[in-house]
Amino acid sequence: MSEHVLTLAESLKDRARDALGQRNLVLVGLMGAGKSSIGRLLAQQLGIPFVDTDVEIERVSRMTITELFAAYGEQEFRALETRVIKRLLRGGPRVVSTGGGAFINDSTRMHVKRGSLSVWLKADLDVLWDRVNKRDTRPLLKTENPKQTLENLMNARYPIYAEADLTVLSRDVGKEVMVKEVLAAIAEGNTAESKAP
Ligand SMILES: Nc1ncnc2c1ncn2[C@@H]1O[C@H](COP(=O)(O)OP(=O)(O)O)[C@@H](O)[C@H]1O
Ligand SMILES: O=C(O)C1=C[C@@H](OP(=O)(O)O)[C@@H](O)[C@H](O)C1
Ligand SMILES: [Mg+2]
Repeated sequence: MSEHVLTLAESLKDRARDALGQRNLVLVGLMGAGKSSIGRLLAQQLGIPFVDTDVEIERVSRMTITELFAAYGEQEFRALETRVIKRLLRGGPRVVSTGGGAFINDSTRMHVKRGSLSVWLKADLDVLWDRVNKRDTRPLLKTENPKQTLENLMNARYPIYAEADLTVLSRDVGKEVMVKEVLAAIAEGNTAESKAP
């Protein structure tokens, strides 16, 4: 039985690897969607390098995301984010987990659309809120009503995330299930959104 499951998983990985080819796999979506954690696991399964753009931005600037926003503001952060992502996309194939605002930036989105496969991890407000509300590392949510801010961001951004090549519904089903669904979406070349309950 377990041998059978492993064979299936291996063939899924092979099919996803074949479908991806030499392209980068770029995860987009709102804060809390699981881009950073699922991206790391996907890279392990695909056997290609992983990079989180926020981690890379923090490394090159030697500042945290919170410090960058406080010192230079969002506009400067976006400019740095675009430069970093543009560079990272050149060195693929990799799994690239972006920060939530990256794909919203016209210039960054244009770079992602050129030669990468983009996957939108889409989640509903309560799933996102349950996840982000446990940490205070996201400067955009330091508002009087952070859940409302998150909802406003959803309304503004979802039509743009929808431009991603594939959409997979992110929900609390365990990370390995999410990884499998993203690999299946890549392998099939279609959206796994219909798997939602
Ligand atoms: N499928 C999932 N089920 C449960 N928790 C998850 C899932 N995906 C992510 N998480 C948790 O949600 C939080 C936010 O995930 P993260 O990967 O940082 O999201 P993002 O990078 O999109 O903001 C983390 O604590 C992570 O462990
Ligand atoms: O949505 C956004 O604009 C942001 C999302 C964050 O990344 P995560 O989506 O990984 O939390 C981080 O880049 C920064 O706080 C801004
Ligand atoms: Mg992240």
